[in-house]
Amino acid sequence: MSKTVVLHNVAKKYKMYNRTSEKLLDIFLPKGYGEDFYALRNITFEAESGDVIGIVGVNGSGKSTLSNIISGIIPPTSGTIEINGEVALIAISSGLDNQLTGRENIELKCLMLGFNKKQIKELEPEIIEFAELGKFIDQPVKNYSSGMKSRLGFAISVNIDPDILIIDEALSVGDKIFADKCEAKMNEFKEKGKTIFFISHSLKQIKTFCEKALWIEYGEVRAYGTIEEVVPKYEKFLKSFKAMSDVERKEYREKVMKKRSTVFEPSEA
Ligand SMILES: Nc1ncnc2c1ncn2[C@@H]1O[C@H](COP(=O)(O)OP(=O)(O)OP(=O)(O)O)[C@@H](O)[C@H]1O
Repeated sequence: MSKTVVLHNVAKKYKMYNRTSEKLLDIFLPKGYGEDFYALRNITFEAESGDVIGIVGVNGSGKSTLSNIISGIIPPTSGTIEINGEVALIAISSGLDNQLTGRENIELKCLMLGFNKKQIKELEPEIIEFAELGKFIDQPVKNYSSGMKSRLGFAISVNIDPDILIIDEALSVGDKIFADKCEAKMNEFKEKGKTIFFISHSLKQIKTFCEKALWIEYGEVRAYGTIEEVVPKYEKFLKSFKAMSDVERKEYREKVMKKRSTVFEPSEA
């Protein structure tokens, strides 16, 4: 087994502004302006080839930020990232140009990845067949439903054969038939020794597809291990979170918000 993704003390910091004018102050004042907010901090973990890792965590915990950092879409503020292989991200909201047709999107994505025209012509029918969009393949993507967009994104990403595949909520909008087909494709990937990250709010899907789980809790790794180790702990947390009164939940959120806004020194973990 070889390491495909290695993150060490990764943090992503954003500035929070109350008004647009504060953004200008941040640019012009020597010490900057605005409150710091850590979307992620102290993220340290490793993934190997053949790993299928479910990323879990409540809304706003940092799952999408992490998938964007692993895909290279956004840079981290600090920390180190080692990626060994080609990464493909499948997310509902990213990667497709709404003005172009499905077929044009396939061609554009392949061109951006360095495929030549001949290779694209060979790949195109496979992608179109997997996406099952029928005549819609020549319609602009803006006319697609969210499930259709997800199918196209999935079809392109799996057929270009990446080494590391990140699926961010993309299956949540698909139907059962497509989810089954994606599961088969993911198993094929797993057998080929690729690494898959799977983000979903459905613990049922996480348990079906994944062998490992990474629990991100308000920007930090709360647990990383096998599904059997991590998911019961996360379920227990969800239960206690749901059982909180409105006041308790507000206090909890404020405590977390304060923690995520404080200046932070990465641990030497
Ligand atoms: N560009 C940005 N500027 C400021 N804050 C941001 C930015 N992007 C994300 N955040 C904040 O970072 C935190 C993590 O967001 P992220 O989208 O990664 O969470 P998530 O776990 O994917 O949430 P969900 O389950 O709701 O999709 C959130 O509090 C979000 O508001």
